[in-house]
Amino acid sequence: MTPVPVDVLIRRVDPQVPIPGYAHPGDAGADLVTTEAAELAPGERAVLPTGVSIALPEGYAAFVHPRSGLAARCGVAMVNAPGTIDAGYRGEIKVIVVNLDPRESVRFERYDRVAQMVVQQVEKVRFQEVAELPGSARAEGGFGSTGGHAAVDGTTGGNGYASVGSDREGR
Ligand SMILES: O=c1ccn([C@H]2C[C@H](O)[C@@H](COP(=O)(O)OP(=O)(O)OP(=O)(O)O)O2)c(=O)[nH]1
Ligand SMILES: [Mg+2]
Repeated sequence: MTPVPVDVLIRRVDPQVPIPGYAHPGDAGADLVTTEAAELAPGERAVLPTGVSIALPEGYAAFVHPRSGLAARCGVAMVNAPGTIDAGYRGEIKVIVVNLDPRESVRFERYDRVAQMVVQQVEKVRFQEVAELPGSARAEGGFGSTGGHAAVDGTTGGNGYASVGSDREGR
């Protein structure tokens, strides 16, 4: 059964900007465009306006995610991915993009799609301070404690692990 969509109030800061839309019925993200053209040199970042502001219902937040196609084709990432849009935020939604390609510039034209916005329900928690936390299987293990992480310069990858830097040449 198709879930009933949640109504979200939207205001166009730019009167011509298209209302964010889902490309397909099952998509999680509604595409956002930039209302300003921009050219990013390798390593350069920019804060791009999307031309829209929204009023989310209490208990919801929107998360601005990168678009995979831009990442794969051009090396464009979002510096703060995912960007968090609070329910109370009424300002224009902006996207902080960075060109991670080491050689090529990337150019955005006005109304190019730059990111996608996923609206989700979020829990509000109360932090209850305790002297000791309950035990768990993971306990304090983190940051690669289960293995299988990438190898870096001067260390050996292998065993199907990813590797970076000079390690890659020898393989
Ligand atoms: O990619 C983003 C991230 C955030 N925002 C807007 C909506 C959000 O509600 C507000 C604040 O974002 P955040 O809490 O991530 O930034 P902060 O640096 O903690 O600022 P603040 O002190 O205003 O909370 O900025 C955007 O337009 N785009
Ligand atoms: Mg904040």
